Amino acid sequence: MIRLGVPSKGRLMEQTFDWFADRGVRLSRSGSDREYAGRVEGADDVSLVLLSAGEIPRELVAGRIELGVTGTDLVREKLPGWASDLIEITPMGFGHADLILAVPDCWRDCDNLDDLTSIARDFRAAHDFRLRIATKYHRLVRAWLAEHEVADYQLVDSQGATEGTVANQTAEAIADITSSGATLQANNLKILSEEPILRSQATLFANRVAADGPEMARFLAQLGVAV
Ligand SMILES: Nc1ncnc2c1ncn2[C@@H]1O[C@H](COP(=O)(O)OP(=O)(O)OP(=O)(O)O)[C@@H](O)[C@H]1O
Ligand SMILES: O=P(O)(O)OC[C@H]1O[C@H](OP(=O)(O)OP(=O)(O)O)[C@H](O)[C@@H]1O
Repeated sequence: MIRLGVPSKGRLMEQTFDWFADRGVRLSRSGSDREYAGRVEGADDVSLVLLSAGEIPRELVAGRIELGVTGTDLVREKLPGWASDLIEITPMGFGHADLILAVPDCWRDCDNLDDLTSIARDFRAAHDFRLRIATKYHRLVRAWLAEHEVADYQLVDSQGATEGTVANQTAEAIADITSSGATLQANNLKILSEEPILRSQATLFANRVAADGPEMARFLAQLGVAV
C-alpha cells in the first residue's frame, strides 16, 4: 500500500486534488470538512492521508507516508540534508511563492542587502540590541544571510501574520513567503532587490527507500512521472 500525504485544507488541497484528477486519480475527503479521512478512486493500493502541509516533510522522512505533496520551502526549511531521505518526483505547477526579505517602505536608503548591512550596523550601535527580522523560516534565512555576510541581526520567531510585526514594533524587517505581494503592500513593506531567498512551489516528494518498490513505479507511471 502506498500512503499519499496531501495538505488537508485550502487551495493547496484543492489544487492537489485537481492535479491528480487530471491524471485519472480521484482524491476526495470522506465525510465533513472537519473529518481528515480521504478516499482514492482510480488507483489500486493507494491510500490518502490528509495532513498539515508543514507536517508532510517529517512524515515522509519517518516513512509514515511514502508519497507527499508539499511546498519545496517547507522541505528545505524543516529537513537539512533532505535529499538523502527524499526524492523530488515532480514540481506540480501551483502553490508558487517566493521567500523574500522585506523592510519598511519608508526606509528610502534601503534597497538591497548592502544597504541593510550598513543599516543593521548603525542600528546595533544606536540600540542595545540587534535589528530584528521576524520569520518562521529560521534555517533558510540564517543560511542566506550568512552567505551574504550579514551578521548584525537577530531572528524573532513569527508563526503567522509575520508582515504585521513591523507595525507592531516587534521587528524591523521580515522574511516570509509572498505570492501576489498584496500582504506586503498592505503592510507598507518592500522587498530587497536581490533574487528571492528561495522560489517555492507545490511538489510531489517520495521517501527514497519506498521509491524503489514496484508498486511505486506502477503508480508513478500511471501519473506520467518517473523517479
Ligand atoms: N500566499 C501564498 N501563495 C502561494 N503559496 C503559498 C502562500 N502562502 C503559503 N504558501 C505555500 O503553501 C504551503 C503551506 O504553507 P503554510 O504551512 O503556511 O500553510 P498553512 O495553511 O498555514 O498550513 P498549516 O496546516 O500548517 O496551518 C507552503 O509551501 C507555502 O509556500
Ligand atoms: O503575497 P500574498 O499573495 O499576499 O501572500 C502572502 C501571504 O500568504 C501567506 O500567509 P497565509 O495566508 O498562509 O497566513 P499566515 O500569515 O498565517 O502564514 C504568507 O505567510 C503571507 O502572509
